Amino acid sequence: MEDSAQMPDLPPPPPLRISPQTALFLDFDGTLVDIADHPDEVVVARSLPGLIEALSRRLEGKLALVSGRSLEALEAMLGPIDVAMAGSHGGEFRPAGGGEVHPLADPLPGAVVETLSRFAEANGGLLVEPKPFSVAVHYRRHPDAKAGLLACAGQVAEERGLKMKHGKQVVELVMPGSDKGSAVSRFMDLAEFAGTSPLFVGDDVTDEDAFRAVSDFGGTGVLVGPMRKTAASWRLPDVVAVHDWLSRALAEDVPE
Ligand SMILES: O=P(O)(O)OC[C@H]1O[C@H](O[C@H]2O[C@H](CO)[C@@H](O)[C@H](O)[C@H]2O)[C@H](O)[C@@H](O)[C@@H]1O
Repeated sequence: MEDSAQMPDLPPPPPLRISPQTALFLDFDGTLVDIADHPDEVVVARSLPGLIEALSRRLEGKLALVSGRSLEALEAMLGPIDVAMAGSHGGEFRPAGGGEVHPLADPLPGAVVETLSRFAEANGGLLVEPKPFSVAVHYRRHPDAKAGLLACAGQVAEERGLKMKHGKQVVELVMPGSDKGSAVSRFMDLAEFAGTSPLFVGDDVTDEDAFRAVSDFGGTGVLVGPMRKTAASWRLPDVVAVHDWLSRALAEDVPE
């Protein structure tokens, strides 16, 4: 991995402008909520669901959450908010306006979860998080299991033709074709997103597919967290800075 100390830093993004050309894609963990030890322990700021909904309204629906979590988990965290969302790393997709959930991939075979669960159990009880179109195995509480987990998941991925993603202390297997870049492209096909210049805000390496996708549509990525090799062009240091940047857009955009 490249040494981030050698890398020139990225500037902060300019103020977010609410305009007919703005589309906004937001990652969840590490971007809108701080990373916690366990996926169920993240603290959702009381103001967050309202902030997301207000921005979506001002952007006339041109806002989507694009997460590695399942849509069900996102809704459990945020409550019943009416915004577009893609979950399971782009395996499932739901437009705003009470739209139905559309699968963008085939469901993950149950045998994959079983194999990884056996590994998890034999290695101190790693947390296994099955989702409709992917499965995550967390080693945050068992860092010594990382190498074995990567080997086991890599073998299953090869045998089954799955994609392996290595996020923050987590190894995930996803159905082929589902990544955050395809989720962004799927949203950009919708009439309300057409002709916009999309922004994607995310922290993890799994967000890099989305940074590349928005740039293909003439947009830009905002990396959240410390500097690293990235396809994003701007950087915000942390979750608090993301909330400030988003809130300022609402405060400065006073509808006539
Ligand atoms: O795409 P995201 O919305 O950023 O989701 C990525 C994964 O986030 C969750 O795991 C991560 O956050 C947990 C809570 O802070 C943390 O304990 C874990 O170590 C992180 O990897 C989620 O559990 C996964 O399903 C998502 O894919």
